[in-house]
Amino acid sequence: MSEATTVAEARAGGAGPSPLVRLRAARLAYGSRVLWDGLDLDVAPGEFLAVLGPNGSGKTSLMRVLLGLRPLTSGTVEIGGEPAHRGSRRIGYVPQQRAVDPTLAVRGRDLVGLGWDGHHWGLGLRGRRERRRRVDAALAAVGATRYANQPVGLLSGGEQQRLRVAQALVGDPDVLLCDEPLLSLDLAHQRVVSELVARRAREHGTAVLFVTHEINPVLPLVDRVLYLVNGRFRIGPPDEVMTSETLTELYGTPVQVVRVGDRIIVAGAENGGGQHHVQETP
Ligand SMILES: Nc1ncnc2c1ncn2[C@@H]1O[C@H](COP(=O)(O)OP(=O)(O)OP(=O)(O)O)[C@@H](O)[C@H]1O
Repeated sequence: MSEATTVAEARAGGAGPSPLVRLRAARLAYGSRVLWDGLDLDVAPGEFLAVLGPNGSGKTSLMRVLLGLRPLTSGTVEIGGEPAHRGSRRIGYVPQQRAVDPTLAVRGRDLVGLGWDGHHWGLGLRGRRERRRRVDAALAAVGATRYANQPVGLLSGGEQQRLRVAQALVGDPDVLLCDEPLLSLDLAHQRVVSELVARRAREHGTAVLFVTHEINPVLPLVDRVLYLVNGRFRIGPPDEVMTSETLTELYGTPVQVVRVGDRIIVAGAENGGGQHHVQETP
């Protein structure tokens, strides 16, 4: 069975494989502020899900729930059939980008190695060999081998971002969570990073949840979109969710989705739910 079939079956609710991420009747509230409620979501092996929405809609909070760092207010969350918990080896995480100190002397390969060390202890000779093999494989997978021995602080934003993805992938996770991995990358690097994550999903059956404000680089690659706005949400294929009708309903204010060539522009969303989340054509 091909992975494409797997994702399609799972989406259709057919007899596909068990989902790697499962939320049921999930509610998250901070005091009286409800971020989302009644969220039912299955993410299948190999599926690429974009998580979209304006600032403050609860995208990072969703990542934290999946990482077991924040309990749901009610409902259930499972990763690979088990309740979400801290330190799960099944999850790789690319956190929201922090500026790297340009004087940081750590080499790229050491940064990636930290992703392995976080889950593995007792490095004997065999362990060290295995670590090196895994780090080399992760570096190669993101095309970062060439600059793996250079200090991270001297690398470009795009090169650093590839290393972050490699760090998340080095433990060969079943689920990859990426929080704004395209931040401050130029369009070409946004495409490169999006494509390498999509390839990972396709070739390794990794379930990907990808939070982004930059929707155009990922739209052709994603299977489904989870769009969060002010306590409401929609889940579906991009063609269903990214329409003027659906977003107007979600934002509760007129929103226009305009297609310009292979890009889409969302106009009007800033009035209804915080910052406009789609970059216009540069
Ligand atoms: N521990 C907390 N206690 C109270 N409120 C919180 C807490 N953590 C987050 N929030 C609030 O919940 C809302 C959602 O935050 P979150 O970071 O999940 O949004 P987001 O969609 O990722 O936003 P952005 O696009 O700006 O990164 C915000 O208004 C935030 O202030």
